[in-house]
Amino acid sequence: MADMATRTSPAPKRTSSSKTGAPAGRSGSSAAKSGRSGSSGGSARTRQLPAVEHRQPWLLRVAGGAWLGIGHLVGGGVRRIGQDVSDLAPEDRRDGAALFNLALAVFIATFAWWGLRGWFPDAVYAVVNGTFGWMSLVLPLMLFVCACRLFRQPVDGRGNNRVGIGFLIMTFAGCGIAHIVGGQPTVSEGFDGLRQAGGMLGFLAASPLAAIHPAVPVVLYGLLAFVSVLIVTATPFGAIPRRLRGAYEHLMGVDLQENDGDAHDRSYLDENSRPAPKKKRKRLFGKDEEADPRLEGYVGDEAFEHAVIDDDDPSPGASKGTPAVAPGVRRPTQAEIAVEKIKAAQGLGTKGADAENATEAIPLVTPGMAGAAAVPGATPGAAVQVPAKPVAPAPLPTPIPQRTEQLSLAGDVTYTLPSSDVLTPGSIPKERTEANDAVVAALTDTLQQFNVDATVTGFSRGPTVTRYEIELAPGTKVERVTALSKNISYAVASSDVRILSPIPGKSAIGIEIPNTDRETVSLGDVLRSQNARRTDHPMVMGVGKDVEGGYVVANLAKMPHLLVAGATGAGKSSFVNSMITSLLMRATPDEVRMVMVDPKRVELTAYEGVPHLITPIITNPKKAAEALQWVVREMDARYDDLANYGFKHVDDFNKAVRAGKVQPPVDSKRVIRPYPYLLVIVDELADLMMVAPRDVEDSIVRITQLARAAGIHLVLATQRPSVDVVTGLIKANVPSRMAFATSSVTDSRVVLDQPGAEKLIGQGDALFLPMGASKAMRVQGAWVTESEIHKVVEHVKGQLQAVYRDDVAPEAQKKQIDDDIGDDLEVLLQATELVVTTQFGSTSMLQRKLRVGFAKAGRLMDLLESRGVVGPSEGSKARDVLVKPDDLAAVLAAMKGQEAPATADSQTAALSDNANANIAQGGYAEDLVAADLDNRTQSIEYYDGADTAGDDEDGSEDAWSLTGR
Ligand SMILES: Nc1ncnc2c1ncn2[C@@H]1O[C@H](COP(=O)(O)OP(=O)(O)OP(=O)(O)O)[C@@H](O)[C@H]1O
Repeated sequence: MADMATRTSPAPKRTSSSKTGAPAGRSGSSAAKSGRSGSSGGSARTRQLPAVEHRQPWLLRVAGGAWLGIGHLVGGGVRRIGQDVSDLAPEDRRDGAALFNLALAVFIATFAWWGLRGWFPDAVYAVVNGTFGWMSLVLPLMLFVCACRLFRQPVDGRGNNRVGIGFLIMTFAGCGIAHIVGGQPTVSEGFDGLRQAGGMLGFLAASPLAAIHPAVPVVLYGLLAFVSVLIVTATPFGAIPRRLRGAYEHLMGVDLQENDGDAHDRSYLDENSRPAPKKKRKRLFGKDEEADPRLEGYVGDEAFEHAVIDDDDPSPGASKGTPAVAPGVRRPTQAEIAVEKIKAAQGLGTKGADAENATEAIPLVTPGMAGAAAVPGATPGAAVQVPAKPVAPAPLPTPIPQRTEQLSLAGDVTYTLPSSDVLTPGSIPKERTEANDAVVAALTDTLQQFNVDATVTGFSRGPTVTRYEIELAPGTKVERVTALSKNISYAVASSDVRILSPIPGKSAIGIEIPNTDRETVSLGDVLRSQNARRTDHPMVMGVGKDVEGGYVVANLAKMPHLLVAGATGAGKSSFVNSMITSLLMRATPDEVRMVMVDPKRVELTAYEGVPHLITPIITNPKKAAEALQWVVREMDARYDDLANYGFKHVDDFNKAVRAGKVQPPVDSKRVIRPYPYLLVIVDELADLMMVAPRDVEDSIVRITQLARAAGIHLVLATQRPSVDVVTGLIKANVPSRMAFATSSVTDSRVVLDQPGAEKLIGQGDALFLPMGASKAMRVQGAWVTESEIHKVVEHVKGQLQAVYRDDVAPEAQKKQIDDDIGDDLEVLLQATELVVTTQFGSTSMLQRKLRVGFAKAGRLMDLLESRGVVGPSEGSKARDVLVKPDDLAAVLAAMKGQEAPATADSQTAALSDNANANIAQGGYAEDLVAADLDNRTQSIEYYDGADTAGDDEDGSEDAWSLTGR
């Protein structure tokens, strides 16, 4: 157990400057000035470490080296067993201490277990046995466990301490019990007597209590021993049955849940009845309705409900916004800041595995620090030269608890959600690195240089950025700091500095500066966080991590529609992937169905065939527009049901259906089933808006205005957040926004109605503005790898086949040429072309240009009016032309009864289709595209000479960019 209960951070490292005695750099001046705190006697400069380090005798060094060498050898072997933790960074290893525990375990075992004799073993045995009595038999085991932990998880300081403390308590309690059971020997019986019971420790622990009654220590220490087992195994009291069950399953190799026939039925009843606060039940079915437990869960919309599921457990220290420095604690002097910085650099701390509640800003001075101003080598320059501490591998995560109910699907199918281990844990989040300390020094320097009376009081390190907190002295204006934004950027060598004034909920200015050592946020960790576990709502997704290091999860049903925007490469598709994977991890196809629109054709293909899809992934923008119209129809159908049966929300309806309270009309054969949530994901809205802007906008607006109650939710992603794509109407109806880095402040305003997104640093760095929030929250998006997605998709597809509806995006049917056109198609096409290109709807012009009689020209004009090309007759005036030259090709195709290849985009898509097919056949895609482009140019020339050049340019660009992707 040596070393287990005390150490939480790696051994202090010598800074490179301390070896060389390097002078303090730019920031060193602050430390030099800080000598004014002076209480510890002298400035930091005078206390620098001597340039020549003190060397130990060679024999000791050889012995130490040999010991460590053996430690690394054994440690390497131990780490290779079982899960792969062999990639520990050298400075994270604690093989020397681990080997010591192991050696001690073996040594004690040799005489306690195997009876080795000799003067030395006998002497040690007498001491160990005399101290711990019978517990000396268990000691080797405990030491062995400690050694293994230290070999395998040296960076899990918190876990190691827990195990160490647990074993200490266990030893103490065990000795106490052994003392009573062993007949309560007295000291007068000497060590020989004590050894036959609980040893000296047992005597000290139990004899005072035994004076009351011998049962007292037995009961008390029995309980303590039980508690120590819980501590060692990290088992919360409530989790004991689950742990026992898990252990049994593991040992016996069985799955109790599978064998539990009852669980199935029970779970079906329990479906959706999460423990909800008991509130007065809403009356759904009139006065004489019977209380139905399955209806208890629904409480309708809640006051102040919001999309983000956050930590509503106000446990001390767990809350966000805890002051960086406790009230009453004086603010640190510059010297103290420098000293703390050096200390941190010498022993960089990492968060333990359970970092999710550690959202406090790190105070830069603690009460105990006062007066500790001078530490050898205490120069900021020294601090920043310490080599970076590499990210340590995360300890194994606690699995996401499987939902307690078996998931029963319509048709009596049992569906198992993917297991949590398909999503791998991410790296252990760092709480503080030397990069942070260097920034603190730079900020402090900048404030001093400009004579601003303000102090950097702490910081919260997130995965992408760290928010440094600055407190102003009374009488100092906030503007004095905000005006320094450019100087701060210069000092920290980053153009992406964002100033928050104030930090919401705090009297402090926040300065967000990108970490030079960013950390990836794994989706698995987000979904395993307490926030995600708090609910099993199927629409909950892992969003990422905020600046304070807290996990952000959100309920898509509460958003209720989301706009995701950002420049190319900013992280939109990764976010969409995390969102879909979250849903696949947590929801059955009966709970959530999806429509995926992927005009880019590559982003969502991994999900093809998952049973949650209602239609194959739609890649053709025109079909996508049709699918949106289907969604509107579906929404209307749901609304009809809600209205007919008297419900306000589909959740109510579903609960009533499950309770058998909703019956179809007597003469109807309809089987009423609960409606799943329907999530419509559009990965590039711009492509849809190019094809049919009005139709798409109409559908989106209608869906977004009404669909919440119908359980239909939209996620619209775009890399072109311009006003012609994200129109005012769409924006007004999509209340939640996720803005990744945008290329301009204008784009940021389009997405968020405020600047900020242009300052983001890309690759998943985002501002999340859920519905109702006044300030955007900065998050680093969750990351899910392709192989994880693949595993999840494979699992899901293995559970159930996708059953597609064929009415969502129907195959285009060949239209017949309308009867009323008859044999006049050719001349009608010419007339259309003429009218549209000239934008002049005159019958006499048709007569002249087409050389037809008055009657025929009049008939042609009537046909044009019936097809919406021209407006109604206005006496002798020319008619209004309603079709723009751009849309001519589409109109002509429609008249010919063809699928309209009218717009540049749909032509491009077709080209890309051909190109892909050609690639598959080993042909030359680019030649084909070029050839097709030529054809297209000609055909456009044929229709509209004037506009050809412009159209061609656009079309060419799109075509090349599509095939280039
Ligand atoms: N949350 C994240 N964590 C880590 N890296 C990320 C994250 N999100 C994105 N990235 C990085 O950024 C790259 C681009 O991301 P992504 O493809 O999602 O961008 P995009 O906005 O969809 O771009 P485009 O619009 O061109 O498709 C990814 O390949 C990945 O390397």
